[in-house]
Amino acid sequence: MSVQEKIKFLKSLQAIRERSRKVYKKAEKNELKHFNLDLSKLQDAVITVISLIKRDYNDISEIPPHGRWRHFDVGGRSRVHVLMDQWKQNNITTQEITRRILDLFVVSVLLDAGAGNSWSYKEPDTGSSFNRSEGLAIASYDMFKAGLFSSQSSQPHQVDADRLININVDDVRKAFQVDDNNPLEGLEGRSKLLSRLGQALKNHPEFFEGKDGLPPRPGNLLDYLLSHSTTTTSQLAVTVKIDTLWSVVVDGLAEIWPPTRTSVNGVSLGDVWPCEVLKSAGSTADSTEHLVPFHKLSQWLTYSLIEPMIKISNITFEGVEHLTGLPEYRNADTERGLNFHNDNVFQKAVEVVPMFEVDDPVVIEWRAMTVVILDVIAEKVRKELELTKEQLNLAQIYCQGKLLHKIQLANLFEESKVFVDKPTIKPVDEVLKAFSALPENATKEQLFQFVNSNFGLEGQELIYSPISPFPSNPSFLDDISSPILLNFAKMIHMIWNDLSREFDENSLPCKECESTFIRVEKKFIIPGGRFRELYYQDSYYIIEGLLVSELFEVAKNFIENFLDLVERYGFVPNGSRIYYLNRSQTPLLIQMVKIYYKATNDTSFLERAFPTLLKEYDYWRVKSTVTLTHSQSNKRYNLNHYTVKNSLPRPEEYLEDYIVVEQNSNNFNETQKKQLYADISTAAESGWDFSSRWARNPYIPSPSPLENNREMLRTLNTRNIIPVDLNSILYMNEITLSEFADVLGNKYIKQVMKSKANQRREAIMLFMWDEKMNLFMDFNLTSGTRSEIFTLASYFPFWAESFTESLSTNELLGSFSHIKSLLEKYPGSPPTTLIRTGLQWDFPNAWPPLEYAIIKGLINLHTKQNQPISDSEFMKLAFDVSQRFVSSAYCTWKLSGVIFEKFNALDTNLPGGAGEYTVQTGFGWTNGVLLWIFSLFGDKLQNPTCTH
Ligand SMILES: OC[C@H]1O[C@H](O[C@H]2O[C@H](CO)[C@@H](O)[C@H](O)[C@H]2O)[C@H](O)[C@@H](O)[C@@H]1O
Repeated sequence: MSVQEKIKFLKSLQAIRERSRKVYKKAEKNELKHFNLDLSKLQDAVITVISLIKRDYNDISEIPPHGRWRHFDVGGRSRVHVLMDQWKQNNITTQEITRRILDLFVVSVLLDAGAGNSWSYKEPDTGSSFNRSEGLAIASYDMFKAGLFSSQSSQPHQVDADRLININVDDVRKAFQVDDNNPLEGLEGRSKLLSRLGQALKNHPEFFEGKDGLPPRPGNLLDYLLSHSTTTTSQLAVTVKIDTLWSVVVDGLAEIWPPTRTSVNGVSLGDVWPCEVLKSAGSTADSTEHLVPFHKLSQWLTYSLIEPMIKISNITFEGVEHLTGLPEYRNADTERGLNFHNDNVFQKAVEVVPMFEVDDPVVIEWRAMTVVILDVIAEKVRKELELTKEQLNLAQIYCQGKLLHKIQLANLFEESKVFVDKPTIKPVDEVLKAFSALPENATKEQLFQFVNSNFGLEGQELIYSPISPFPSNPSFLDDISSPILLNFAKMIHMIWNDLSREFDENSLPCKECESTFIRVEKKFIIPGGRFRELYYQDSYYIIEGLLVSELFEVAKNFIENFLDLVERYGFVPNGSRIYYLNRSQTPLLIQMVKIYYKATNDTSFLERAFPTLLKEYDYWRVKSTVTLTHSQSNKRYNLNHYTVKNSLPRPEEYLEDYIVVEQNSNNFNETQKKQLYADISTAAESGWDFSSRWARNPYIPSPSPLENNREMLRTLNTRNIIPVDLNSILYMNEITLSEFADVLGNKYIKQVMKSKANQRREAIMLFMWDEKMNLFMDFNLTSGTRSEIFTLASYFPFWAESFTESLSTNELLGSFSHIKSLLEKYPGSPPTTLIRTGLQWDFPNAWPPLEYAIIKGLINLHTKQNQPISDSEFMKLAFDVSQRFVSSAYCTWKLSGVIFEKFNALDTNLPGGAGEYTVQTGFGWTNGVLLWIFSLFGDKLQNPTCTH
């Protein structure tokens, strides 16, 4: 290669990746001077990125491009659009608008060097102050708007060479509001840079020349690109090669940069640095093989220029993928599990960052590794997010789009879930073709016919899977003294067989036939009825029962399925159907492993599960953390809320959601509709779908006691509630992870989790304990106060333990006095709330998991108090709640022959009701909680007393 060719290569985009990869190759062989490569946390980084994407965007295509534009939008003002609208009104052509925006972006990017900590800019139009990059952006925007970069009084909105050359330090000082109290780092440097830009524009007429004798402008690069020989124009688009733009940036603006230390043959190369480990044995003084180019600022500028050309002039850029992630070492986030490390360097970096000069060999290796690691992460993220064509087709049928919309609005079946649980009986492509052949205004009959000829039976892809061996006489039965209850308990124990399922490969008539079921490898237990797949929160209570039934292997396989889901998706979906993939549910996986481990002492299972549990923990941390500042101490605390990104009806309740959101007299605008869809799905994520607990107005009456209360649903505010049960469970998860880490000898995680638990405990006490009510309450972000509605969620902190130390016995008894009164007032189990709304997680419904939480909390208090069983008020109450629950389950079963999912507090003979679907039978969590109660109180439980 000639010297000229070497220089050309080192200035090229292609060289950045190529050389950085060479450094990475050395790292893979552990041959770097300053770092070791450790990829053990790579997957964590990938999951963190995916969680952030899912948290902030509905779709990957919504992620805005990297570039300067975002800085101009700070404070929610679209400043670029303000200018463009003004120009459009004055009939300025699209090309000229693009030139002007390019002018602005070029100067603004160049002025964006570190401003220091003391400087800020007060925007005259809004009175808001901004610092750092945003402040510099707004200051340069105002300069541009005021015509300070233009030499033409007739056209102030431009940047031209004649004016730039004459800009002096006072111009910049004034425009940037700099004075002794508001010092800006590098003030003089900035004004010189602008002058050098003016000179560069003049030196390169090939890129920037103005027409008709007008001075050169940065924006004229648009004309250069459009007329370049490599640019192609079709009817649809103008396509510019990225290398063409790159040469404008790198060659056209070369002289604006101060000469760098790295030069070849007297040519200064810019952001290019020597890296010792790339030197070969035979290297000579003029070798260039060890030079690593980064060109960070040029890439930042290029990213920034592409965006307006795409958006305003509809230009397509070919080869954008050759640009890299920006090689700054701060892009390698050490806390999230950076993949290469050197403890000494990190110590140095954390304590004294400025000790590293930009040419420090540590920084050069670090930046090169950053370029490649970002690529590695990006590829993995893309793979995990990328939907195959088949998946996209499947989503079109079952998750969103015209087909789903038409079928669900036609109301063909008794409820929306039936359709989305029907597998196709033809290849998915054919189903879509058959649908497009239907007339636009297809009748209900035609749609029904279409479904019948293309889809099978709901749940057809799953089969019964009997459990073998099945213990016929688990030991808990020995302790049950009431003969009636003994028979009842035996019957419940046997139901596990009826609820056991697996995926059947051969259930569908063709290889390309598909269903919404997310395949899991092992057997699983379903709740029952319409819930024919795995459900996240239900499974915890089911596992409690399986363990009592001594079905340890079944419990283990069941948990393995959940671990696999976390491996695959980074989280546990609400249920194992693709339409549940946009949300999770109450995070009880860590507790499932805890009770399994407690029952079996299976340490090797714990070892296998532990990293996956950390991943799941991290999913919640990243996705749903909210930081609250305590008004008195000004201290900041992290708590969590449920939150789902969604702007469409839930496929399994499509018609219901559609009616709530679209068919009402509220005249919701598009944004309000989207918000409501998100709050609806968020309520489903909470497991309390639906409840007055999440409503802005919890007292809207239902049209009839059994009807879904749509008016109340229209006031959902779910994402703004910090739920006390969720935070109690996360607290338990932190404690449990710390205990697991202890068992596995991981001191670091043991400590980290302990301290996270401590801070959450403090936050729950501060924000949720209500002295007046003597209860832990949800915290409402909208009002900034605790919720005032009584719900059984208040008892989860007692399940989570450890709050006892902060509360007096009187306070604890005060909390549970509410439960005592409910038992006195109603014949059945304590109801979910005291408001009758027509929603299923409200009065008078009594749900098994909530009764479990009360009993568990009381037993914990009893154990902590260390009293003999007969003396404990808490234990007595735990027994009473247990007896009530057993009575309701028994009495309803006696009358109907089935086990229900929820019960009626007003009548032990009645199941629960209301809500958007009819009460279901089976039922997983009822059986689980019943068996668990039998194992605790079998010898004391009395024959049930039924209401009539
Ligand atoms: O189809 C409506 C909703 O059904 C599920 O929620 C209800 O059943 C679950 C399974 O027993 C239970 O975990 C949840 O607490 C119930 O409210 C489902 O989880 C929802 O996502 C779904 O939209």
